[in-house]
Amino acid sequence: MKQVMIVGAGRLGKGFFGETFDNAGWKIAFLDKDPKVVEELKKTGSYHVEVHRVDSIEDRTVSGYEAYVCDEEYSCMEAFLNTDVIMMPLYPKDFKEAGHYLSKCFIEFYKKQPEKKLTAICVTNKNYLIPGIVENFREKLPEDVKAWFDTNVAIRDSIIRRGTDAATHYSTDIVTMAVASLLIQTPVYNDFSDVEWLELNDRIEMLKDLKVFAINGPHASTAFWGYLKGYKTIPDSEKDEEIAQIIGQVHQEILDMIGEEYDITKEELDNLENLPTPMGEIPDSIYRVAFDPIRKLSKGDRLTGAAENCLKHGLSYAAIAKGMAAGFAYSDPKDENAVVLQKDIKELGIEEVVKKYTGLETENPIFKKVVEEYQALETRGFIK
Ligand SMILES: NC(=O)C1=CN([C@@H]2O[C@H](COP(=O)(O)OP(=O)(O)OC[C@H]3O[C@@H](n4cnc5c(N)ncnc54)[C@H](O)[C@@H]3O)[C@@H](O)[C@H]2O)C=CC1
Ligand SMILES: O=P(O)(O)OC[C@H]1O[C@](O)(CO)[C@@H](O)[C@@H]1O
Repeated sequence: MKQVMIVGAGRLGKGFFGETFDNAGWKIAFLDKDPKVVEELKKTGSYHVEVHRVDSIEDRTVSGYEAYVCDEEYSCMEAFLNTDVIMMPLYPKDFKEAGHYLSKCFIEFYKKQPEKKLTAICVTNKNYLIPGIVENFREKLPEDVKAWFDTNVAIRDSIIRRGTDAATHYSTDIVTMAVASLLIQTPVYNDFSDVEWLELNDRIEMLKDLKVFAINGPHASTAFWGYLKGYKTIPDSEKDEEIAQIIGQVHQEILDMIGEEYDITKEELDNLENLPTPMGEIPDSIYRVAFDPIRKLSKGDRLTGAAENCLKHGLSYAAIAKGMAAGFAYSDPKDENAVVLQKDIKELGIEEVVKKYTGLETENPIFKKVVEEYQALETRGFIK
């Protein structure tokens, strides 16, 4: 039986990868740094995923897995030594710690089975992270293991095109949409062609920019605007006429920019970002989609990056700037970085904060437009 280790047993770890590998008959081992996640997984030895496909909604119960916490005793070691593939659905900031923790596992793996190869797939919405992640994984390894690691372990990026939500990362009741594959950077060292929704692709870097701009740019804007208007879910936000209009424009501005900036046909772009509609309504939370506005508003990311490319080609970024302004107004007290952002705005003022987090200079017309749109939100009483 083939085995996968899922590092990061949160929403995607359980709701996408646990469910999908289980469906394909693989043995699953979860590894998470939060003891609560492992405790919940072990409580009943099973969890529930509502899978929204194009023509069905399936209720899946996943069981028979192992679950380990990142403890000092390395209780996960045996499972690691038996693994063929490692899936890593983690936030970008968490790869360093995960890489350092797993160093001991790689050392042991090298000692016990130096001939075996491994593939580790990183799942984030941030492009160009792989060289840094590889370094995070290598830096604690002794020289001989480093040499082995370089030829035997493939650390690969991926493009994720599915929403998977739950009340918390430790929840064992998850809702996911299953309408498009995870695109995985080639080459890989292990065979997982029997697993549904995993697909190899040799243009990941370029396509990831496009996917993050075209899908996540409008999505983040929907979440930020939805929050300001008091909604809790993405579907409710999408039903608001004003929001729907702004988001339609954000999407169009991004598509126009992609047409100018990237070498991709309309058909290829359509296949990448125009996803089939899943059956039923998925109550994706604004909290998850807006999560960490500082990362989402950063230079090169889904909104600032898209606007800068629009400016470069003399295209409109007016709606994207509205999305960004709503991001700066996003103030959910449950979101740690939204709190940091709001504290900064109070202390430094909106101009300094836009400059600080987007990296845009004050004379940049995008900067000016975002500040103007933020002030318009203030005038409308949206700033809490
Ligand atoms: N949930 C979704 O629909 C989507 C998520 N993503 C991306 O996937 C990644 C994961 O997202 P979610 O599953 O939603 O997050 P989540 O917060 O639900 O789960 C992340 C899990 O990783 C664990 N973790 C953090 N650091 C760790 C470490 N050093 N070692 C082991 N476990 C660690 C956390 O305890 C948590 O259980 C993020 O980069 C996110 O941007 C991308 C697209 C869709
Ligand atoms: O996971 P992040 O980068 O915080 O952003 C969430 C985004 O990722 C997705 O879950 C998948 O692309 C979208 O549903 C959402 O816009």
